[in-house]
Amino acid sequence: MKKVTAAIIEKNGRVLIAQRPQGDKLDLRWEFPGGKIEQGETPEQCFLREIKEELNLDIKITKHFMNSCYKYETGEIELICYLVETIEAN
Ligand SMILES: Nc1nc2c([nH]c(=O)n2[C@H]2C[C@H](O)[C@@H](COP(=O)(O)OP(=O)(O)OP(=O)(O)O)O2)c(=O)[nH]1
Repeated sequence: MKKVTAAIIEKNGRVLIAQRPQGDKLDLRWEFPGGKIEQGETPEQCFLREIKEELNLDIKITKHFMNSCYKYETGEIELICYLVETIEAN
């Protein structure tokens, strides 16, 4: 099963979600920012890397929120979700 990390970034009562690019797998679906764990990475390392790559945001993990499994036709994933805070530049 593919393991994927996802960030729940909440600010002023709103949660950030992102849309997958047109032409990619599962295109135009909405998702929590994150991505799949590469070999040799911990979930936390994957998570910080993906958020920096995708959103150029520095974040701090507040806590693990939940894991959720889902079976697509193309395979099964386990989504590992964290609540996070953004680190604002001074
Ligand atoms: N980041 C994120 N991914 C999600 C969510 N829900 C969900 O089913 N996914 C799935 C979509 C993708 O199959 C996978 C994320 O992997 P990815 O975007 O890093 O890579 P991918 O599987 O599209 O691409 P590939 O390199 O395996 O071909 O997790 C979500 O809320 N956030």
